[in-house]
This record gives sequence, structure tokens and C-alpha cells, in this order.
Amino acid sequence: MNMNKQTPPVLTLDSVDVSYGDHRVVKQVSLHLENGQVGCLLGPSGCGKSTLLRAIAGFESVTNGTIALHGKTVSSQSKQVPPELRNIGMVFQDIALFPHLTVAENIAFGIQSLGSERRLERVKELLQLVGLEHTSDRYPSSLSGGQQQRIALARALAPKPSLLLMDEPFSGLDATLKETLVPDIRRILVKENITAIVVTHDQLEAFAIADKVAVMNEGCLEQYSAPFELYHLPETRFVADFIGQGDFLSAEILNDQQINTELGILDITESHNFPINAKVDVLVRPDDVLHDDDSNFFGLIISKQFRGTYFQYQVELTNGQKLLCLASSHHNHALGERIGIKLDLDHIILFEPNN
Ligand SMILES: Nc1ncnc2c1ncn2[C@@H]1O[C@H](COP(=O)(O)OP(=O)(O)OP(=O)(O)O)[C@@H](O)[C@H]1O
Repeated sequence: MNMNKQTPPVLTLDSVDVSYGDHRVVKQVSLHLENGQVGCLLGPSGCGKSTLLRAIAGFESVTNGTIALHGKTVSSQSKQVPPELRNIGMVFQDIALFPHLTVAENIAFGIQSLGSERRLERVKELLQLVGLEHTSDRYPSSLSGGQQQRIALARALAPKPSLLLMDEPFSGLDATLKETLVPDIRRILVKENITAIVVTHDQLEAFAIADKVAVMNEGCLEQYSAPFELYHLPETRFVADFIGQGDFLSAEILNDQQINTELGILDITESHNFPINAKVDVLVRPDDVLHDDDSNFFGLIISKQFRGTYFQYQVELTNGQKLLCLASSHHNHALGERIGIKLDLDHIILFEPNN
């Protein structure tokens, strides 16, 4: 028998609303996180990510719905378990290590209740986990930003929280450092089977760290999916637009199986509710538009960017629509040139046209 089936998720949000006065900032958000999963709240500035994280931590109360940890309600309109009783660890953007304590003392801060021998052991374990054993007696100011963030993670993990919350943990760090630190932190979380939620406005960061990403827009949850699905199978126009690059190509539903576009007839791959003859928009990613000298369809190059291994062209179709198109870096065409293009879409994702 699979016991996991009966275990409630580590975190369950059910129709959660959070308001500041009469400003409703989080609206009807429902999602859950299983043991060992890393989730991410992603969205533009002001969409309510931090507020939702603070509600999960217990620093804000909910105005509707419930938050449950391991199946037990910790927030509802009639109940508010205080943050210190939720067994949640937190890591923030502004690191906030204690400057007057050594690295080891910082990590030991939240586990004073352990006996000194056990405490030392745990600190050593955590320093090994984050790969910073040699910094034990140093002060935070002598560490780099990335090292400090690893120590902040070790400190948050010390009391073995059942859920770890990270609010923009990488946003103060430079891009090169992030490239190694983000996958490194993911490896640590996965190795330790930590259930975590990371808040970010950076989709590449979200893709690099999370199993599931919750895309938020003006307080609402637009989609909660694995990164691959968010990119290839967006459920709303907002997600299609927000995640990755892409254009919307006008089309018309021809019959049950096909749509007609400026670049030919395409076979429908995903279910939809549009009637025959309906005008629709098809999501087209740059890698769905291929340069092909043998194609009967053409685009006029109106901008180009050399990206080393490939060119990204923006082409204009005869009906005036513009699409991004990738071509191998050997295909160096000039602005104003007409090039052959063809569509190569695995998923035909249709949306109501934007008027
Ligand atoms: N303490 C507060 N009191 C009143 N309004 C607040 C408070 N904190 C946030 N807000 C408002 O709630 C909305 C959501 O803010 P929140 O910080 O949750 O968004 P966010 O998605 O985390 O944004 P960012 O990425 O910029 O931090 C914003 O309109 C913000 O102005």
C-alpha cells in the first residue's frame, strides 16, 4: 500500500484572500505543495507575492479561505496560529545575519534548546551542507554575498523547519553569482528533502529552482505548473505573455482539426472551446519560427540580434504582423531582406484575440 497517498500536503492554500484595509491584495489563491517540493511565487512587482508569503508565515492574517500545514489549519478568519508556532524557516533578500556573531554562532542561534554537543554537531552538518566548513569562526562581513546567503540558508534550516520560505533570496546578488548559486541552493534543498517556497520576479530564477511555479497577476493565481508547462502550455494569455518571449499570430478555426494562419494551415493539438470560423490568436515562440530557404512563406527582416550561436530576427509578414524567428548564426541576413520562414509548432495554444 502506498502510504504517501494518505499524507496531506505540507502546505495547502484554499481560496486565500489577504487584504490591507479594503485593498484586497491576494485573491482566491488555492494551491498545495507536497513533501520535498520546491514551489515558487512568480509575478510582476506588486502582484501580492510577498504578502502571500507573509500570510503563510503567519505575519498577515487571511480575510477569506484557509492555510493548512500538514493538513492542520493555521490561518482562517477565525484562527491565526502565531509565526513562532508554525515551524517555518525564513530567508530574506537582505540576508540579515547577526554581524556581531560568528558564522557558527549565527547558525546556532535558532537551536539554543539543543544540548551543546548536539548543537555543535548540527552546525557542522549544516556548514558541510552549504560547503562553507572553513568559515565557521569568521564574521559575516568577511564573507561574499553568495556565502552570506548560504549561511542564512543554513541558519534557517538549523531547527529543521517543516517548510522553508525564501523571499527574493537572490535579488541582491550579481548575475554571474546567481547562475551558480541558484542551482546550488536547489541541489541543497533537494538533497535535504526540504519543502520550500521561493518568491521571485525573475522567471529564469523560478525555472532554475522550482518544481512548480505559481504565476500571480494582480493578486490572482493565473497558473500553477511545472516550468515546462508554463512555457509550452500556458493556460492564460497573461502567462503566455509573461513567460518567455513570444508573439500572437492571428488565425481562424477552419474545422475540428485545423486552423488557418498567414503562414499556412496548422493541425490543432490542444483542446479548445472556439467555434468554427472563430478568430483566434496562436502563441508562437521564437523557436517555433524557422528560417527555411525552401519555404513558400516569407518575412521581411525588420530587426536582428546576433546571439553567438544564433540570430534572432524580427520579421514582418505580408499582413503586417511581426514575429520573432531564430536562425543559425551562419544565416547572416540584412535588415530589409525577405527570408523564407516556416512554422514548426509542437503545441497549438489558442487565445481570444486582443482587440
Ligand atoms: N504593509 C502594507 N500595507 C498596505 N499595503 C501594502 C503593504 N504591503 C504591501 N502592500 C501593497 O500590496 C500590494 C502587493 O504587495 P506585495 O509586496 O505583496 O507584492 P509583490 O508581488 O511581493 O511585489 P514586489 O515584487 O515589488 O515586492 C501592493 O499594492 C503593495 O503596495
